[in-house]
Amino acid sequence: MATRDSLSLAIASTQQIDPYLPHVSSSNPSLKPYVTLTFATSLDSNLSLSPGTQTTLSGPLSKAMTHYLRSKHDAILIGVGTANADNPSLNCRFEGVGGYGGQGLEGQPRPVILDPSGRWDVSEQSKVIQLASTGRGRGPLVLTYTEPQIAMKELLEKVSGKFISMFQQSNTKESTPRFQWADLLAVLSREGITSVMVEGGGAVINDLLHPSNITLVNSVIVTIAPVWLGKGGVQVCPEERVDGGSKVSVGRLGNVKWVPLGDDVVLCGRPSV
Ligand SMILES: NC(=O)c1ccc[n+]([C@@H]2O[C@H](COP(=O)([O-])OP(=O)(O)OC[C@H]3O[C@@H](n4cnc5c(N)ncnc54)[C@H](O)[C@@H]3O)[C@@H](O)[C@H]2O)c1
Ligand SMILES: Nc1nc(=O)c(N)c(NC[C@H](O)[C@H](O)[C@H](O)COP(=O)(O)O)[nH]1
Repeated sequence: MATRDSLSLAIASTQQIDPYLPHVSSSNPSLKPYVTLTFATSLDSNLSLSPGTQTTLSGPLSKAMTHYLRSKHDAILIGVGTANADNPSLNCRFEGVGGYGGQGLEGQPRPVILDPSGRWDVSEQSKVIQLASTGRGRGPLVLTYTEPQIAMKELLEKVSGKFISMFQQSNTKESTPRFQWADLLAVLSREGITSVMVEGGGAVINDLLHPSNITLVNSVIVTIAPVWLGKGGVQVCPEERVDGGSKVSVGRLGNVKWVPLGDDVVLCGRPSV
C-alpha cells in the first residue's frame, strides 16, 4: 500500500502524466480500447533478472504512480509468463484514488491474462482470485485457445471472471501461439473495456512493439530505474525491422516527457510512425 506521502508526491507528478492517459470523453465502446503500454526497466532494458523471477525495479514513488495508472484504466493486461512468475495482485492499492478505501470496485481495473495454451493454474493460491473473492479486485478475463478445466471455469465464474475462447485459424498453428492484437482488443471492447494498460512481461511487450502492432498503442509510460541487471534477464528488445534491405529503427516515441520520480525517471510518449 502506498503511504500518504508517496501518494501525494506521486499524484503531484502524475499531473504531468495525465495527458498520456485515457480520458472519459474519449471513451467510445465502438472503438478499440485506448492502449497504454507501461513497464519498468533497468538501464540495460531488463524487466527482471531472469525468466520466471520477479525483480523490484520501481522505487516507492514510481510504484505509487503505477497504482495511479491502474486506477485510470478499465483493464490491466499481462501474459501468462508474468502470471506464473509473479503471482501478481493486479489491483489498485491506492487509498483515496480508487481501490481500497470503501469505494467498492470503483477504480479497480479488470485483470486480463493472455494464456493461449492454458498454462495459468486458476486456483485459490492465485492472488488475483483471492482478491476478487474478497472484493478487493475484479475477477480476471483469461483469453485462451484451449478448453478450460471445469473446476477452473467454475472458480473463475465464482469471482465474476471468465475464460474467453479465442478463434484460432487452423492454418496458423505456431509453435508459440499468439492472438492478433487487433482481435484481442476487439474482444476487450465487446466486454465494455474502453482502456487497457499493458503491463508485460517481455514477450507481450516485444510483441506489441512489433512494427505491425505498435500503431495500436496510444501511449507508452516507462519507469527507468538506475540499475543494471546484466545479461540473461527478460529484455525489452523487439524484433528488428528491415526496410528496403536495410535495418531501420522499430519505432520511436514523439511528444516525449521525462518525469523524475525519486531515484527513477518516468518516460512518457506516443509512438510516432
Ligand atoms: N518490470 C516490469 O515492468 C515487468 C512487467 C511484467 C513482467 N515482468 C517480468 O517479466 C517476466 C515475464 O515475462 P515473459 O516474457 O516470460 O512472459 P509474458 O508475461 O510476456 O508472457 C508470455 C506468454 O504470454 C503469451 N502471449 C504473449 N503475447 C501474446 C499474444 N500476442 N497473444 C497471445 N498470447 C501471448 C504467450 O503464452 C507467452 O508465452 C517475469 O520475470 C516478470 O517478473 C516485469
Ligand atoms: N512498475 C513495476 N515496477 C517493478 O519494479 C516491477 N517489477 C513491475 N513488475 C510488473 C509485473 O506485472 C508485476 O507482476 C506486477 O507489478 C505486480 O503487481 P502487484 O503489485 O502484485 O499487483 N512493475
